[in-house]
Amino acid sequence: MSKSIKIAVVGSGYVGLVAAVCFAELGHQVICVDNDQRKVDALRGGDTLIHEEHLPELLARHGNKGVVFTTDLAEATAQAAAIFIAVGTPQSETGDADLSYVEAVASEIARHVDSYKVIVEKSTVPVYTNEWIRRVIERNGVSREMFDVVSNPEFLREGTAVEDFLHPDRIVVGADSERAAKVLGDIYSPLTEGTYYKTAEPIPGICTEDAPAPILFTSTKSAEIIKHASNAFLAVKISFINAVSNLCEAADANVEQVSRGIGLDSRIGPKFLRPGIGYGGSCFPKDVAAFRSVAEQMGVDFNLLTEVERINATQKKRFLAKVRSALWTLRGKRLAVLGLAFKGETDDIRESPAIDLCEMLLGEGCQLVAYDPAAIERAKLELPPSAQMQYADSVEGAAKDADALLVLTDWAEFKSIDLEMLQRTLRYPIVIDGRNMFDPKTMSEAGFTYLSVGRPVANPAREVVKA
Ligand SMILES: NC(=O)c1ccc[n+]([C@@H]2O[C@H](COP(=O)([O-])OP(=O)(O)OC[C@H]3O[C@@H](n4cnc5c(N)ncnc54)[C@H](O)[C@@H]3O)[C@@H](O)[C@H]2O)c1
Ligand SMILES: O=c1ccn([C@@H]2O[C@H](COP(=O)(O)OP(=O)(O)O[C@H]3O[C@H](CO)[C@@H](O)[C@H](O)[C@H]3O)[C@@H](O)[C@H]2O)c(=O)[nH]1
Repeated sequence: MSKSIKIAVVGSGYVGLVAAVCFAELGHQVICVDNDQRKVDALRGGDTLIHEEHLPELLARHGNKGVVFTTDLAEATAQAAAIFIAVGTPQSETGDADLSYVEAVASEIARHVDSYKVIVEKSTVPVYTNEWIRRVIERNGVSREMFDVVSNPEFLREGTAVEDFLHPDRIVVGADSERAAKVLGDIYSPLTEGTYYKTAEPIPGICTEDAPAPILFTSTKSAEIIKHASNAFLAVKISFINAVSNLCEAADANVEQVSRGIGLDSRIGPKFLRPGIGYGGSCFPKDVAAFRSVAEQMGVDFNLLTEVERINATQKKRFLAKVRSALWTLRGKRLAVLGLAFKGETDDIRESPAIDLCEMLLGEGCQLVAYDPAAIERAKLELPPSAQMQYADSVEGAAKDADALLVLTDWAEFKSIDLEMLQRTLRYPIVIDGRNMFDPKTMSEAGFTYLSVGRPVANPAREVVKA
């Protein structure tokens, strides 16, 4: 039987909220703290505020019971054995991570430490941050034996966050003290011993069968670097396949076949080899920049990351050029835009390449009518509705009388778009797909001029290897 531990989670954004309800799911008592009263009120009322699969069910299951929501960090600190910091670490103007939210939380925690606490840094932070948190807490008068600081980076993806948290590829705990490492080991023991998978009341749609999750204990500095290096490596993989897709376009080869062919090598693996319009989101762009900046500050040459960023920016420009090549001139063209979120199955538009492309197209004088299954309300804050920027509540509404249709986000539902409806609705049957959602042969047979990423326009894709 696993031990129930009192946990505070500071921050109720994507990571904080998912961690809070999942810790409750693992049997712990959780206090989730946010300094935004509006968020706390919404969460108490059962509103997750974000579009994330399984989160509403988990909030309904544990909200106001296993997880209580509050703005009172003092009380949460007093009650909890472990306090997880999960506030934002956005990119500053210089590319560094802005750690001011982390520092503010650490100082406030320090003012309320009255017994031994494990302070767990879950936000993504550069190496040495744990050491700074320790110093800040000591400077606020807390003696060294009253606390430990641990790094426990989070690897969940938006859209599959709950599943990722409960079925992690690995759990990383960077702890320089055995006492603190033991507390983290106990917190995650339902996953690392696999007891959760045997006893859980199933969440519909989430598997309850799994092997115990591996847990890796490291130094705090190694854990901090593991998080940045993981995201940077994935960004390298995406930029690599984007560069390869450009070569495929030049050589009239098919990047999907190439991707499959290289991904079957178990040393490379098939994931994160989908070309597109460049990576976005609240993590990769800022974490690659922060990692590059840390390396620079430490005098380490990591120009590879500068090149990754350059390729990523180029990928959007190449897509814009593709739109131009299909339409000749852009000014005055009415374009249907499918997808505004930075990827499918989320309403998050932070650093969304789709939003960047809309801005570029508006700058070229296009008129846009956009549809996204979940991100429209958020998008309206970035791209306010106007005569030039309109929003539709369906694919059909966006496509009506448009000169072409652009696919900018890989929402699964776009795969089953009714092509006959599109033919009837669009002014010209032109589809420019930044996410390779459709089969070029099917599109060509359905009478579309179809441009995608790294695949021949006319030649039907021939599978080299059958799955
Ligand atoms: N979003 C992801 O998928 C993801 C995945 C892994 C790691 N991360 C990392 O986790 C961290 C959090 O990311 P996020 O996307 O959840 O951020 P977010 O911006 O969605 O949420 C941060 C929350 O912290 C709250 N907050 C800020 N200052 C506070 C304070 N002083 N006291 C209490 N609450 C405070 C904010 O109100 C907000 O609700 C970042 O470092 C991010 O890089 C994010
Ligand atoms: O083959 C691929 C895979 C992804 N992407 C793009 O890459 C971006 C990031 O995608 P993804 O990694 O799925 O989303 P995030 O939710 O941002 O998750 C990443 O960032 C999180 C925050 O650090 C980490 O926890 C996760 O492990 C890491 O995958 C998106 O724009 C995707 O469209 C591609 O272009 N091609």
